[in-house]
Parts: sequence; C-alpha cells; structure tokens
Amino acid sequence: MIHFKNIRFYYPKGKTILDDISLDFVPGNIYGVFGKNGEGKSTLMKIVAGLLFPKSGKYHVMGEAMSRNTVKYLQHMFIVPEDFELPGIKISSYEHINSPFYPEFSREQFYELLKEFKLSPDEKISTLSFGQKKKVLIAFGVATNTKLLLMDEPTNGLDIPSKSQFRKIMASVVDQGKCVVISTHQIRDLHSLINHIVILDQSKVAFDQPLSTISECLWFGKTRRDSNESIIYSEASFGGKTILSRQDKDETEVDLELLFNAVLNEPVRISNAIKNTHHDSAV
Ligand SMILES: Nc1ncnc2c1ncn2[C@@H]1O[C@H](COP(=O)(O)OP(=O)(O)OP(=O)(O)O)[C@@H](O)[C@H]1O
Repeated sequence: MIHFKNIRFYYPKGKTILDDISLDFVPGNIYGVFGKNGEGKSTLMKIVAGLLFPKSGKYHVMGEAMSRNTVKYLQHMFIVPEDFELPGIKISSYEHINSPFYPEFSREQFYELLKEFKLSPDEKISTLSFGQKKKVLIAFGVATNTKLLLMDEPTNGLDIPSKSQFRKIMASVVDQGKCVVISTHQIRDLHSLINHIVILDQSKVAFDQPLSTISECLWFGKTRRDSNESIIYSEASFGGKTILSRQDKDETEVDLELLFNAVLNEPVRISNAIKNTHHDSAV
C-alpha cells in the first residue's frame, strides 16, 4: 500500500530529519511507529499523508508514484494529526460537510462511534474538551472506512476508559484491505493492538519487524537462573531485573517498552538475535 525507498527529508535550512528511510506499510496490519522526541515520526506521517514531500527517494502509494499532483488517493486515506483545529460547528454539521469526500463513509458507524464515546451529534465542537474533540476526529476517521488510516498520538488526551474503547474500536476495524499506522509515545496504550513495530532513531529506521518475528526470536521476562550469555538487554525493576534475551524455548508477551529501550541501546545485538534465530529456524 505504501512503499518508501531511500527517502530523505529536511525542513528548509534545517538538518536532515529522515535519512535513507525504506519502509513498506502493507494492508491487514496495524503499525506502531516509535521514536524519541524530535526523531521525525510526525514528519513521516505527514509525508505518508501527502502533506510534505520527500527531498529524494521513491515513494509509492496504493501502486502509484507519489507527486504533488497525486490527489486521487487522498479520499482513500485519513489522518488524525497530533495537533488539529476543528470548526466551532455542530458535530453533525462537521460530518455533513466533510463526509461526501470519502466514498466509503458510513454515517451510521460514525453515530454509533460517537455514542460509544458518549458524544451527541448535536454538540457544538467549540464547547468540547481537547480529548472530546480528538474522539470526534477518531470516530470520523474510522467511519471514513479509508484503506489507509494514519493516527499521530491518538490516545493523547483520552481518559482511561476511552483508551480501552479506542483499542477495541481499532481492533474491530482492521481487515485484510486496510492498513493503520499509529505514531505514539504511549506504548502501553497500544499494547495488544499493533502487530508490526517500526522504531526511528538518529534519522534512520532502527527497527522494522512484525510482532510475530519478535516473539519468535526474543524472550521478555524477569531474571532467569539459566545462562546469562543469552541476555541482550536488562533493566532494574521492582524485585529484580527485567530482561530481554535471545529466544530459546517458550514464547513470551512482548514488552514494547523494554524492546524500545533495547533497540536504542543494543541495536546490533537485537538485529543479530533476530537474524540468527530466523536463520536457525530456517535450517
Ligand atoms: N515545520 C517545521 N519546520 C522546521 N523544523 C521542523 C518543523 N516541524 C518539525 N520540525 C523539526 O523536525 C524534527 C522532527 O519533528 P517531528 O515533529 O517530526 O518529530 P516527532 O518524532 O514527531 O517528535 P515528538 O515525539 O516530540 O512529537 C524536530 O527536530 C523538529 O524541530
């Protein structure tokens, strides 16, 4: 669906933000894009959304080479940006004005999602809190039923019950034809939702793996008595150490936060552990 090859981007007179980025976003997946502050996650999302253009490299969206004139695919994608402004009109009017642009938009689904988020279509957007406005945008984005849904920090501003509602809603909308890309720092909010992890570091793609490969190749848990040699990365935690080691037997739940820190601190060892386990299971 999205194919990036050797993408480079910098803002005018600025340093390179994204350097030699090659990535594929494939339908049927929910991607989590992670990185420290200022690593270029929002910039990457804006490039995918056609709001910014790479300085060099190849960029294909839905089978077409992207250019400033490629507007056709815009009705097949929706972005929930990190910061946004909505007009001070009623939610129902917002829907009425914007929905005709999206051929697969479902008003019924939009109203159902508003209900789940405890919002009424008669409410004026200007009277809503930031979190409530975000829910309007998330509900609208999901109801567009676009093939590509981009979300930048979608759970920022959502209260605790809304975060789990968000996960439930997102898990129910992804099918084989749809691709969701979520950029966030709230790793725990996305737990059990995303199935592919991308980590940006120092302007590059530091990690790009499906969750299934991560579980197959890496072990997450508390300190084990057996061989310390297999430990790749560890962190002090209550009552001992949380460790990430090379997988040798049982699959464990992926600890995204530990993985993120491990990728930033031990990129070569993580990459080797994945390569070697894959190689071992292939022979
Ligand atoms: N419009 C702009 N003009 C110039 N520089 C910009 C602009 N927008 C962002 N930047 C710079 O580009 C870099 C990447 O910003 P970006 O917002 O993509 O990072 P991010 O990973 O999303 O950060 P955060 O996690 O803090 O939201 C930062 O150094 C930022 O200062």
